[in-house]
Amino acid sequence: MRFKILRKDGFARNALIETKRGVIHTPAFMPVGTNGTVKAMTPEEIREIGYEIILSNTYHLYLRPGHETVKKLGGIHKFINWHGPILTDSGGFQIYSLASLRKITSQGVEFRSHIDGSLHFITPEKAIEIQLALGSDIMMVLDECVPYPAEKEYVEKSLKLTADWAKRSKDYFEKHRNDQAVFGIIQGGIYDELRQKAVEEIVKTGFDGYALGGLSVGEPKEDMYRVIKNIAPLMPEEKPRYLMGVGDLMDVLHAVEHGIDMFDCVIPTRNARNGTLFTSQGRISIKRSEFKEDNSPLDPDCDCYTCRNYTKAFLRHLYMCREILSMRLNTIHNLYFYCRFFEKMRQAIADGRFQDFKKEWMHVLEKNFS
Ligand SMILES: CC(C)(C)OC(=O)NCc1c[nH]c2nc(N)[nH]c(=O)c12
Ligand SMILES: [Zn+2]
Repeated sequence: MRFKILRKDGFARNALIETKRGVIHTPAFMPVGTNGTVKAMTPEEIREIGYEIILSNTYHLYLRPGHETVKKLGGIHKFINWHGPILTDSGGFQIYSLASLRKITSQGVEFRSHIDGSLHFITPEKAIEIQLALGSDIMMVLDECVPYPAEKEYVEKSLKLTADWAKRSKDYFEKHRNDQAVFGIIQGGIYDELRQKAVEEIVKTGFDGYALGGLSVGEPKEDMYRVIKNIAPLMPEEKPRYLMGVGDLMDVLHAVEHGIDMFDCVIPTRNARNGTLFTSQGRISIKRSEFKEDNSPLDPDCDCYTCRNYTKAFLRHLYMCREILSMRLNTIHNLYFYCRFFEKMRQAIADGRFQDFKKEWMHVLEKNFS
């Protein structure tokens, strides 16, 4: 994997991540395709909207259909019919949030599947073995995603484990190295000095990119913003910086301003399915009765398939009927909105006017159209 910085505007930067399956223009957003699908979308639609990389989850694919099965069937790209870059998350977060967690030992994590209750044990090595079998382009080490709130001493102990696991994940990868990339994950809760130590530890092991984990887990916004502001610039400048699980476009603006390159979040897809749509006039809840006879497009400034062909009244009708088409049309629009936002943000950085872009969008994004 190669990472080339094209333009800087303060700490914000445009860059290219070159993988064997294609180039990613950063700052980049990765739609979440947990079970190998970005819910309600075909891979062609995702590509057509303009996305270059999607995220999938090791935890889910390991449990179902199984990483050996995916490998036997030709690997994840063939299996899900997405031939661009795929980043797989290691399961660190999913095990804590989905599985009925049994216990964390220094060896690894024992847990019961949220699907059938079967017992599993994942080690840092196993997490990489699974991702190697899947054939993802960017792999994540196994980390302990520290919940919020967490006492400082708990976080400190957890950091030692996460640093040890990062080393074990990397050592295992070095023994089975191929052209896949592997990213380290920096935890440390809301404690800046612990985060700083984590950066030093993880960078010492050495990775193709570095992620900030354990944020947007319920901590106050100002803590998340402070950690991003203080820690992102300490992460190696010449490698991709990935803020996991984020996010809300106001948070994205703050993170890009401090040098973050990659994002993943379920907001555009999950909110679409719940009828919350992002428009240039602010957020819209399509189920509101005021749209019952509204013959106007969802967003007059949007030229996505949904906005070109349907009215708010019909989108509301589909939502009220819980029609499958409602999920599809809403998802198309929200993903299109996110993709255009990132395109405009990259253009603003290229033109050296990121601060103007941020100011211009901050008041749009905090506005609720209704
Ligand atoms: C609650 C939400 C999902 C919004 O954010 C987070 O949990 N953010 C943290 C996060 C997301 N994905 C991760 N993967 C891994 N390996 N580790 C992590 O800490 C995280
Ligand atoms: Zn649209």
